[in-house]
Amino acid sequence: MINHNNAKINDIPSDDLKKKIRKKLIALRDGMDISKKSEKELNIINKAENIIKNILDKNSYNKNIDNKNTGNDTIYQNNVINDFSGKKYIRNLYIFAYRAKGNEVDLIQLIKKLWNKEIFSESGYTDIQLAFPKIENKKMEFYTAASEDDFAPGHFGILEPVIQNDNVHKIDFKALAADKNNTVIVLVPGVGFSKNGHRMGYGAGYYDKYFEGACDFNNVVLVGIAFDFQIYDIPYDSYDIIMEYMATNQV
Ligand SMILES: Nc1nc2c(c(=O)[nH]1)N(C=O)[C@@H](CNc1ccc(C(=O)N[C@@H](CCC(=O)O)C(=O)O)cc1)CN2
Ligand SMILES: Nc1ncnc2c1ncn2[C@@H]1O[C@H](COP(=O)(O)OP(=O)(O)OP(=O)(O)O)[C@@H](O)[C@H]1O
Repeated sequence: MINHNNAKINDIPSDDLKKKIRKKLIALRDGMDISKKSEKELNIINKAENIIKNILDKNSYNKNIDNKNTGNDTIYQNNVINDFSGKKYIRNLYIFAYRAKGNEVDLIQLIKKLWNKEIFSESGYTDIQLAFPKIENKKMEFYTAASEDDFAPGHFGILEPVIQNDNVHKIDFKALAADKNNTVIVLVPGVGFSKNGHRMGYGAGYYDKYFEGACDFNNVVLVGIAFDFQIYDIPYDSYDIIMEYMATNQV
């Protein structure tokens, strides 16, 4: 006989469980010790720089698709799961970043270094563009931005590129990714990540929708950005995007 009561207890819909965990993780983030925040961020930025270097050095744009993270490997402990191979024929590097909301990991020190061309200029890339999310008609788009002057507060109080500015151009992601001359490294914010690289956001599905199918592109690499306490046993759905790398302050 089927025990319906038991089935109910054991079969919490993933949506409800996700909501519960999302709330818990946002509370953890809001309650973090602010005096330690910038030190942790420096640590995470160092990790992110090393991951980007690793991607560039190992020419990930030509990597074998079999090496993509399928969501079954533990990636946050050592940051690197893939071995890359291939020959160098890269031209343009696009880094998709984000402007921090609330107590998210703030990447501004890394963003400034990239704008000032203080890093990766020797890597053989002729151009490095930074792009940032902007919510338009309930959809997320990415726009280039070249300095702090290119931003104004937008949806949810997050700084967004100002469309009228000369350096601000809308990204055609599918076209960008389809051109093998481009490498796209996406620094992905999150409320939480599983130890296998699954992402939980604010629940609107913006990143899932924008980067749906991105894993089919060899030259697009998703890098999750998180404080160590945001690595958590979260339930995930088939449409949740999977990170290939995680930059956390975990040693
Ligand atoms: N820094 C950053 N920028 C980003 C994202 C992100 O996660 N982080 N996004 C990723 O998708 C998009 C914005 N997505 C969002 C989706 C929903 C809510 C939202 O519902 N906010 C509520 C309550 C959130 C809370 O409890 O803190 C609010 O602001 O009132 C915010 C942002 C694009 N830009
Ligand atoms: N690729 C997709 N196409 C259509 N709908 C999707 C897609 N991915 C997610 N969704 C829908 O978006 C909703 C929110 O998904 P989820 O809870 O995973 O968001 P999230 O990743 O936490 O949010 P965000 O990306 O905005 O930070 C779900 O109800 C889901 O059905």
